Amino acid sequence: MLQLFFFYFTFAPTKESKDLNLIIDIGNTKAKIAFFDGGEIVDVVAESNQSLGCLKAFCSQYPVEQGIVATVIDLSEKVLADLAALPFPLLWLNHQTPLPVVNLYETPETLGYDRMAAVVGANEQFPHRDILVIDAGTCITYEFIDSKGQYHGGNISPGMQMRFKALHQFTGRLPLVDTNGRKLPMGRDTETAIRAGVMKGMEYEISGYIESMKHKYPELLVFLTGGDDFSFDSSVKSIIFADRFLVLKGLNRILNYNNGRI
Ligand SMILES: Nc1ncnc2c1ncn2[C@@H]1O[C@H](COP(=O)(O)OP(=O)(O)O)[C@@H](O)[C@H]1O
Ligand SMILES: CC(C)(COP(=O)(O)O)[C@@H](O)C(=O)NCCC(=O)O
Ligand SMILES: [K+]
Repeated sequence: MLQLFFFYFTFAPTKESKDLNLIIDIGNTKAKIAFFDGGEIVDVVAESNQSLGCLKAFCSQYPVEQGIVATVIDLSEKVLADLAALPFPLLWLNHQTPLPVVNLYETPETLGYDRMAAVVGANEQFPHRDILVIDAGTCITYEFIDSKGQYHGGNISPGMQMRFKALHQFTGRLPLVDTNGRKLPMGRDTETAIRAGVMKGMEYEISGYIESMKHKYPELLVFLTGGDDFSFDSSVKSIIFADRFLVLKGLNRILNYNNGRI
């Protein structure tokens, strides 16, 4: 079983004198807010993407030098005002932001910034490798970056909660099921049929991408990030790096890459 646990932690900054980077990743389900000291994550929290409620209190705990915001949703006036009031420079990631990788997406202006950040985070860890990055959040996104640091694009499919909700919403008889409960390889009642259908479907989808990309790029590495948990066969599991913080790490790298340009 490969499990990605959703735990968030706190530990003291290593060097008290050094100011930190504030990293904000606003997704369709959750906002993730983190502090980085150099390349190291110091503290991270998941917040409502509608309010970023803890932002001010969280920021008052650390000396912050600069920040970056990447959002895939439109923000409320309140959140925009709270961000504008932060007492340090803030880089808003957009399609014109200089990046440490080459972006071959044909419509960079419509690309989700979380997707680009995940790729930048993976490429930082293995700059000369072909990498498939899978982000299982509200949606599941599949990204490919090659060993020359060129991002080729990728695919978007529905995430786990979206699949459960869709089966309920677009039918007359299917209940809203979630991941908690009896898990069978093949369902024996409506509930187990839906649970296995959604969860096995995602696992087969992810495994299928890995196998077909691995066929084309034999040296392929795979990163898995995002909020959802999965289990895989050991053959697939052995080549997956699970990194809960890949998007945040990528945003931190983009911020450092643009140091002085904000
Ligand atoms: N605090 C949490 N505890 C457990 N699971 C969570 C938590 N927050 C999010 N998740 C799970 O992660 C998914 C969203 O993850 P995330 O990667 O943050 O999405 P997004 O980037 O689209 O906002 C949800 O579908 C949910 O299943
Ligand atoms: C695909 C996404 C909805 C994924 O969002 P998430 O699951 O991380 O909340 C987001 O990256 C997005 O809105 N992208 C815009 C379309 C594109 O990337 O081409
Ligand atoms: K995603």
